[in-house]
Amino acid sequence: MQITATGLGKRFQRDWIFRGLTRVFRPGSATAVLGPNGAGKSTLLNTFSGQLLPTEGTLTYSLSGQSLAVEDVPRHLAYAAPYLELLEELTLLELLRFHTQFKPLRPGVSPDKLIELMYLEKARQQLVREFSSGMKQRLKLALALYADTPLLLLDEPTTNLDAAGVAWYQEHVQATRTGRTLLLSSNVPAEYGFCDEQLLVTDFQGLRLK
Ligand SMILES: Nc1ncnc2c1ncn2[C@@H]1O[C@H](COP(=O)(O)OP(=O)(O)OP(=O)(O)O)[C@@H](O)[C@H]1O
Repeated sequence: MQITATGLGKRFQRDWIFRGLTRVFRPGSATAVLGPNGAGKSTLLNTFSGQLLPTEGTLTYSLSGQSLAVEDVPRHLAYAAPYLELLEELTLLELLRFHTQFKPLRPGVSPDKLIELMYLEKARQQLVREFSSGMKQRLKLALALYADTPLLLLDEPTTNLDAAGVAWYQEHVQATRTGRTLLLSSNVPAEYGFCDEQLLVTDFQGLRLK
C-alpha cells in the first residue's frame, strides 16, 4: 500500500502532537517511527490507521495503483500494539479461528501452522487470559505479521518479550515484511534496526505552537 501524507498535523485540545508531515510511504518500505515517551509515535500510527482523524493536512492511500478510501483501510491493515486487547476468554485455537475469519492469514498459513510458528503448541487449548505477558505479545505479533495485509503497523513490538522472544520477532518480521508497507514505533534499536527509513516525530514539532 502506498500512503502519502501531505502537511499532516494532529492536535489534542490545544496541543499539537505533530505538524507539517509530508512524506510518501511505499510498498516494501519499513519506517521506524522514533521519539521519546509521549512524543506522539502511537498518535501518528493511529492517524495512519484511520482510527484518528488528522487535524490538518491529508493522508491518501492507494493499493496497486487504485486509490483507497480511509474507511477501507482497516480491512487492509494489521496492527499490533500493547494497548490493543486480545479476546482472552477464548482458548488459543478458538481465538485464532475466530480472529482469522475477519483478518485472514497469508496463503499457506493455517491457525495450526501459526501455533507451530509461535512455538505455542502446548498452549493450544489454554485460555488466552492464562497466558504470560510474553506469550500474549507473541500472539499479537504473530496475528499481525502473518495477516494477509499490505499495511503493517507495529507499536513497540518487543514489549514484554525476553531475549528469545526478541529473536523470534526479528526472524518473523523479516519473513513477513516483503512487499508490505511497514511503520514501526519504537525506542529500542533491536526492534527497528532492520528498517530502511526513519521518521523522528520530534522533527515535526517545530510548529507545535499553541
Ligand atoms: N486521546 C487523547 N487525548 C488527548 N491527548 C492524548 C490522547 N492520546 C494521546 N495524547 C497525548 O499525546 C501525546 C503523545 O502520546 P503518544 O501516546 O502518541 O506518544 P508516544 O510517543 O507513543 O509515547 P510512548 O513512547 O510513551 O508510548 C501525549 O502527551 C499524550 O498524553
